[in-house]
Amino acid sequence: MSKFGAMIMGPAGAGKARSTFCAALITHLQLNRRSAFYVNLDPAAESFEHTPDLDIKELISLHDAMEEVGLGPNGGLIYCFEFLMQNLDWLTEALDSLTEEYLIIIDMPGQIELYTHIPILPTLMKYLCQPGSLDIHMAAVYLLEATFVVDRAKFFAGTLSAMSAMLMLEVPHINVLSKMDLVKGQVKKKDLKRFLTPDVGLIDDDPVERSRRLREGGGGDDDDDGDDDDESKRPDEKAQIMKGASFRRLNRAVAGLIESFSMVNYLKLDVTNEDSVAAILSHIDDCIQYHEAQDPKEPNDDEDEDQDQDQDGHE
Ligand SMILES: Nc1nc2c(ncn2[C@@H]2O[C@H](COP(=O)(O)OP(=O)(O)OP(=O)(O)O)[C@@H](O)[C@H]2O)c(=O)[nH]1
Ligand SMILES: [Mg+2]
Repeated sequence: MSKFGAMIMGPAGAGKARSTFCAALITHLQLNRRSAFYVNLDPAAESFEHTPDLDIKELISLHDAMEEVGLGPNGGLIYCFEFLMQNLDWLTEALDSLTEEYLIIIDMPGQIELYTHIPILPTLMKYLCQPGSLDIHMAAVYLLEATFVVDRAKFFAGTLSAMSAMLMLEVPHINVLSKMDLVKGQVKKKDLKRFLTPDVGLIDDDPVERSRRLREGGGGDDDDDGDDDDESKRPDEKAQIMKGASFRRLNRAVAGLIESFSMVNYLKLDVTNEDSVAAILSHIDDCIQYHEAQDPKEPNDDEDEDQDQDQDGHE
């Protein structure tokens, strides 16, 4: 029997969990009479809009890890994941009996160490996907806050972390720009579109950078060599300008790398707009081939549904 799931990842506060993407996705699935199985793997998460069907805190909580092993919050989180890896039966027991109708939604914590520094996530993902074991068709969904677009260097740093997760996990991957409501009115629609398929041009014509360079006396052009012939500048001012130039070169190199891989595209998420949630679900369904595995519905099923809807007074 096939199983289907999505792992929801991304930096802290990206809007993965509580009031936000996981919650909106589950609500949307329920409204569309689909089954969700919600797994919380954040050992520090306390409150939820939808109660998880499986919660890592039943196995180990961050509080226990910190108290018993004497670790801080980040070390405690890594300890919780190492503990999970030694107790994977706990996951298997809960997930093994799920049918192909379910979408298993796995909410992850936001600590960046999990996605970059340690190999726990690839091992966990392999365990979930392994044929002959749980054999779940998994997608990775990586959320980045849309407010990152206001600072292009930050946006590319975030995009690099998304790409690193994508290369590390080796499963179908969807990148999402979350909290779109926060940039409405701040960034023009046309400009926002450019961030959905990021390229190095975004660094070259960054309006914030341009005005900063004008303030520094660099003329606002693209002269990025850090040479400053202005003898009137103090050494500390010159050093500052050199640092800025190196930073810009680094950002351009990172952006160029991302562009040359041309693997990172974003979908927009506005959780207050159901169409936006539906569009992301449809991408998840497509890349894990959810619909191909579903039993065709009996014609009567739909008639029954229509009658129910008429009785409820809906169209
Ligand atoms: N305006 C706005 N705020 C949002 C949105 N999504 C999340 N937030 C807020 O952002 C904060 C973080 O949301 P969470 O869902 O807890 O984020 P998370 O990614 O699970 O964060 P961690 O668990 O810390 O990794 C909360 O205060 C949310 O209310 C959104 O779409 N729009
Ligand atoms: Mg969370």
